[in-house]
Amino acid sequence: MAAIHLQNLVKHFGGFAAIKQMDLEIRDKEFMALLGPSGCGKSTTMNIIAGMENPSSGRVMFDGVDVSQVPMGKRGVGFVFQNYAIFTHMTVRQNLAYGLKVRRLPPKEIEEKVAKIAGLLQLEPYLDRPAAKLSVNILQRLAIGRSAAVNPSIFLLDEPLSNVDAAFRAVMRTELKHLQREFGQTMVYVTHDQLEAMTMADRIAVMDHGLLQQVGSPLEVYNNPCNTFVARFLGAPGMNLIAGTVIEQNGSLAVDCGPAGRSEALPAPLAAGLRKAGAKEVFFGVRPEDLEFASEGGAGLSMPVVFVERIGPRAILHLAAGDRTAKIVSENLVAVTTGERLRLVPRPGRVRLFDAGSGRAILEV
Ligand SMILES: Nc1ncnc2c1ncn2[C@@H]1O[C@H](COP(=O)(O)OP(=O)(O)OP(=O)(O)O)[C@@H](O)[C@H]1O
Repeated sequence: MAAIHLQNLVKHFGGFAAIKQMDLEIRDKEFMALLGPSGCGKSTTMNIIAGMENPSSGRVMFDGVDVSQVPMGKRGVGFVFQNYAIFTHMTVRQNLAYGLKVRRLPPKEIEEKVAKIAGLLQLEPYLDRPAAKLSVNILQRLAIGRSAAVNPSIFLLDEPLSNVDAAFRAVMRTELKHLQREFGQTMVYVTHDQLEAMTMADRIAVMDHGLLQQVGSPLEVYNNPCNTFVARFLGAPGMNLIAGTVIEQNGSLAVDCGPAGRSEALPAPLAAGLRKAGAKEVFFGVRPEDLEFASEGGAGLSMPVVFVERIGPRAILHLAAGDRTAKIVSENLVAVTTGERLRLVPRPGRVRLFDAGSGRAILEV
């Protein structure tokens, strides 16, 4: 068992609050990604879990036991940093065996464990090479292997893939997930890359400015962001948020987005949520892949294309009407040209609304 509970965590550096308040439960054997922009407090949170930093207040619990005062070496956590920390004077095999030797495991067991981890991380061809001669990609794979070899029940990884190249990063995303399943560890993974978080994590904890914004499965946070920060931060491009005013329309509610047009009648549960919240000024939120072309004349947004960004067979259309902007992602937008005005409606069930003042999502009722 290795569940982690951060209780009312606060961390100040002098007068600066790097973590303003944080309460987070990470389940046993869970792959949790801490995701957020640079400076939001991800590494500080990680360092506190590892015991490298002490919280200013609050507690760190492992399986219900308070470890806040337990030194790093005694917490039984594995830690991999952005900059690989390996012994360059040793071979790959010696590096992988190092932690096991320190723990005085029998040589036969060490050999078996090294073989297993080398197999999982595809390090077999390099086993007898000096670490000093390895590429950056393989060095980072070795750093992960060395920490994983001792099979810590809690494995912390702080941006481990940020220095490796894009193709290798894609391979490592699959391998890390596989490694975690194989070893059954609780893994906490710090990243500012939403793709890494979305592809690997069981749940994502999204942070901004020292505060936890939302915790949920990748699809939960992607489909139902709790505020405009999460809506924009997840997705490439992020969710379209078009400023508008709530209006009565034929007994229902709609959103008037000024020069960008006006929405169709909102679905009843969302309209009920709006009435309950009493919000007037909102952001009309829809993911770029959820906007569809509509026939002329009906309700829907109407915006000209200002730029077409092609990425192989895929295209991102940039639209703008006055100060309102939106993007559409599609696989087959070959015929669309700059200047063309498009009429758009969201796919059924894909509209999200946010209060313009607080940025919070309007819940369906
Ligand atoms: N030892 C320290 N002393 C003073 N300020 C610090 C210290 N460590 C971190 N900070 C500040 O706390 C804030 C959070 O830092 P942290 O490294 O946790 O962010 P992060 O989300 O991991 O971002 P990054 O990916 O850039 O490291 C930043 O503003 C950082 O400058």
